[in-house]
Amino acid sequence: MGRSLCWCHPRGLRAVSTARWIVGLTGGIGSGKSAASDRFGERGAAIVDTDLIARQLTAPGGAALPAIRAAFGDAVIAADGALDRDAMRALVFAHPAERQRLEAILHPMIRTESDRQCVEAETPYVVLVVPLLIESGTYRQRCQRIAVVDCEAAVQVARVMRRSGLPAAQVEAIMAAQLPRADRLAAADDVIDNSGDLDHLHQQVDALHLQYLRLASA
Ligand SMILES: CC(C)(COP(=O)(O)OP(=O)(O)OC[C@H]1O[C@@H](n2cnc3c(N)ncnc32)[C@H](O)[C@@H]1O)[C@@H](O)C(=O)NCCC(=O)NCCS
Ligand SMILES: Nc1ncnc2c1ncn2[C@@H]1O[C@H](COP(=O)(O)OP(=O)(O)OP(=O)(O)O)[C@@H](O)[C@H]1O
Repeated sequence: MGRSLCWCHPRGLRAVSTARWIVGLTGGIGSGKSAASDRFGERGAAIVDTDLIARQLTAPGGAALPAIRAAFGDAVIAADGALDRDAMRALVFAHPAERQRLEAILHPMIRTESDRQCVEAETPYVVLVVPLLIESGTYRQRCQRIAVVDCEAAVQVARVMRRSGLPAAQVEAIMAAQLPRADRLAAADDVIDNSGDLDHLHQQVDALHLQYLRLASA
């Protein structure tokens, strides 16, 4: 990990990381990425969340909206000017080519913004939350470590249905667009088992946090 001294920072002399130590956190839909990253955040890690960045890019006035409107038309824009997420979800998880079209617009913007946030973070390590981390070579290359949040598919479906009110078939269509569980687990340095309650999840995150502090300072 490269470190350099910045002599001209407005707040004076301070150490700046030029290549921050990054844990890539991934998992299928509803596996518990946000629950796990919230806990890493409470322990003091900086969280860079690509789902959140994607939402900001497609909120009213978001930087991705002109390109999305040009590519997909007004039918995917809601009355408040934001992306109509229900319409887009129904479209892209039924039609892989449409999903690729959306990803071609959003992914480069998400990558640029997540890079910026990783560089700006001032914590010993960063948790970079990316649902499609294993699928994407560029995100994998950025990460010193890969942590996978994992639970049975049936638990994922039940939790997303409870949280978002989506029908099981739509959750399953989203899961079909993601890597199979076994492939994700095979790529993991660390597996966070989220089949139990939140206490069980938090205990595992707390142990990993101590491990990542040690690794990042080594
Ligand atoms: C299709 C959209 C509008 C649906 O919005 P919705 O509010 O229902 O979902 P949200 O953005 O909260 O994502 C929830 C989960 O869906 C899954 N998911 C989202 N995008 C994708 C995708 N392109 N491929 C596979 N799974 C995806 C992930 O598990 C993610 O955590 C939205 O997911 C989207 O803009 N996707 C494209 C951007 C993208 O690829 N994001 C992933 C982060 S890089
Ligand atoms: N251990 C748990 N016990 C009970 N509910 C949980 C547990 N972990 C997460 N949940 C709930 O399950 C839902 C999905 O969890 P979360 O949002 O953390 O997953 P995610 O992987 O970030 O989801 P997405 O892929 O949709 O972004 C949420 O409503 C969350 O509160």
